[in-house]
Amino acid sequence: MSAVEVENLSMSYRAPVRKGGLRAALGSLVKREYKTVQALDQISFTIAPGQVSGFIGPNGAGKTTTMKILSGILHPTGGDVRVLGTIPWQRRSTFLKRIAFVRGSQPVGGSQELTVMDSLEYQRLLYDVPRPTFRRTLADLEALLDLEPLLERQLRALSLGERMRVGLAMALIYRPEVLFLDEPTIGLDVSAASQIREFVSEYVEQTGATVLLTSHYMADVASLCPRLILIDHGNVQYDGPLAELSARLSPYKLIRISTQGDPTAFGEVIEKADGQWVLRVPRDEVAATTGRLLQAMEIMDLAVEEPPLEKVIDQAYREGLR
Ligand SMILES: Nc1ncnc2c1ncn2[C@@H]1O[C@H](COP(=O)(O)OP(=O)(O)OP(=O)(O)O)[C@@H](O)[C@H]1O
Repeated sequence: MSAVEVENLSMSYRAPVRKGGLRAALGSLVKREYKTVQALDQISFTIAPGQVSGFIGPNGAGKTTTMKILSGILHPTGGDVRVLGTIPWQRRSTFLKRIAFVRGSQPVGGSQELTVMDSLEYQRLLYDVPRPTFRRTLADLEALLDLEPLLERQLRALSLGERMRVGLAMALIYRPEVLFLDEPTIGLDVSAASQIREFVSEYVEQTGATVLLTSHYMADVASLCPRLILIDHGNVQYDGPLAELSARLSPYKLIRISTQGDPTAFGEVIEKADGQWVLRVPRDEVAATTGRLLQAMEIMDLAVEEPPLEKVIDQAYREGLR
């Protein structure tokens, strides 16, 4: 059985429309106008247990809406969804104890006056975690998230990166089997973001959890997600391995070489500095070009690379998928 099954999922919001100006504002008190926003239009995908999938798309594509439905916060307007075999929006407590939804934009809710330790205790009570399990999990999380210095601090006094670490600890203290992570590294500096990525990957390795992760940072997606689901305008545009998406969108690879010679005849030069060159070469000519380069000149170092993921994804968002 899949951990997550989504079939023809649709969601439309009814949003109030108000024109500018005082007259329109007064008018809207008497008669409100609404428009329908189709956030999701019959999307389908499944995720196998233990799989980590990246859920990406431009702003407004429908990612958060999907995650809210999968975690039982929203009731969709159409389609079927099962998470761990259960309909999420029935919000059965047995289901809610097996999943977690963490949003980078608001990682920790609840009273901001509480200390981190009190908040974790509160989660323990709420999710009915036996004390010995709680202690064990907390010890693991302390080590993985460097939590110890934060335990006696009040939530309101935490920095953004600390809030995210605590938010993850609060979500994972009951050892959920499915994690919905909505932009877990938003606003974090490079090293805090990489700490969160390492943590997610360790948690998955230790527990075999299933993860659906949205992020606008390609470093998150590239390091954590072997599979990508790309949505746009409420539709799934691509579902498959990351490397295949790169291959589909970019017919080129990059050959990075270090040489005192002049390799301009072997490909399009896109970078050149102090004997370091980057050549753009059609994918199907990479092997032959590399061979010819090695024969023709003295090469100190050579690496074949995919084009930067940011560029590939930017192209997918702008031009769509062919
Ligand atoms: N409560 C709401 N009422 C009306 N429209 C909404 C509501 N929530 C979301 N929408 C609309 O639904 C669409 C999908 O929004 P959603 O937040 O799911 O996108 P997203 O992919 O998560 O975007 P982002 O990357 O900017 O977070 C957008 O057009 C958005 O304006």
